[in-house]
Amino acid sequence: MARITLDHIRHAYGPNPKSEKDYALREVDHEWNDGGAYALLGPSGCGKTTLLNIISGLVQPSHGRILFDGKDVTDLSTQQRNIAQVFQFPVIYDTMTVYDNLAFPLRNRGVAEPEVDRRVREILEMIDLSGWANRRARGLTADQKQKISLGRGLVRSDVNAILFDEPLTVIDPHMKWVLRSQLKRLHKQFGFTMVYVTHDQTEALTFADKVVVMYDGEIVQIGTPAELFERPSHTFVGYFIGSPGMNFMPARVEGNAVRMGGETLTLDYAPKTTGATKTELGIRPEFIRIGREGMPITVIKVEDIGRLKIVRAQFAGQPLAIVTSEDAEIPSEARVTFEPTAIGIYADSWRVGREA
Ligand SMILES: Nc1ncnc2c1ncn2[C@@H]1O[C@H](COP(=O)(O)OP(=O)(O)OP(=O)(O)O)[C@@H](O)[C@H]1O
Repeated sequence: MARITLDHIRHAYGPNPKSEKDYALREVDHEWNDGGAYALLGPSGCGKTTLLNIISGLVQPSHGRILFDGKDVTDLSTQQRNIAQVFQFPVIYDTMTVYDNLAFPLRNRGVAEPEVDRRVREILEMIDLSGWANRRARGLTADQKQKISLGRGLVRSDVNAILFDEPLTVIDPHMKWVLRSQLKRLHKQFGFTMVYVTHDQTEALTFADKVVVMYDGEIVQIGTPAELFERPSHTFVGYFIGSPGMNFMPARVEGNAVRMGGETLTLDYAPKTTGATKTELGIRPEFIRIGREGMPITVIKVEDIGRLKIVRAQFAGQPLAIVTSEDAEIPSEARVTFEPTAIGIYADSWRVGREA
């Protein structure tokens, strides 16, 4: 397994990129730990697959270098990089048996038959296809074929990293959950470096130790699920993670005072917003208390979602979502308070710290 260094990577698909918008991937400069499980999360078109393909060697970056354990592999092919990849759709040999499909990557590298047999049987068990070992792959369902693809990605233990590009798209919802848990278990057991592309936050948050959130060709935050929830670095992370997403409201910051419409909040620090063209206050719906104390809101509607309620309201001329317990009382003249430690101030979309 390897530590992966992305050294000032940029990529444009067209020739002669002139401005930032010509780049599918803007500056990416990070180091990913050996044995880490990373999920690349972001909306369609944000550059996830481009970055994954740069790591695997399918795409040559326009600028920058990629290193495995400090060794420059930018000019090496996928095969030379010793990477296993699982794509969105099955990549298997229809005429081979399920067993031979799984054995193929091992036999290809000259692994001895007893070891091939041990690994293949282990993987067959994991993907729940032990009873199908001698069946030809042709005629299996799309779901079963994708499980074989997944198994082929996992069968070798000597790879530098395993890369997954939305591998569970064609798998039915229950099996998705099972396979995701197994991947996690396998990661714990063998310590593979894994990179997993998805646009599904549940998939990313349950699979990864570190989630890499991408937006518009950039990595906007790398963090544990808790860090992304509690301290989003960028407004996009706030919107994208959580349901409903974080509330953001235009705010005017003057020293410790934050003004939103006619309301003023006083923080215990002065946020560093000098020079910003847009400043916002961010607060997650889970950290707003509703009751008779605090700042007035107008309740628009209340959605019952089982053990919780989502209150949709208007606050200082802006929409505000609040999550409360199912039995919380919502007074007719409702007011809100914000949990002070959960408030974030954002300048031009980026979270800011205190004024020096
Ligand atoms: N081969 C290509 N040639 C030209 N432009 C491309 C190519 N592949 C991707 N792009 C563009 O690069 C940008 C990033 O695409 P990429 O596929 O990396 O995003 P993604 O986050 O993986 O999206 P998705 O979830 O839809 O796969 C998009 O604007 C896309 O249109």
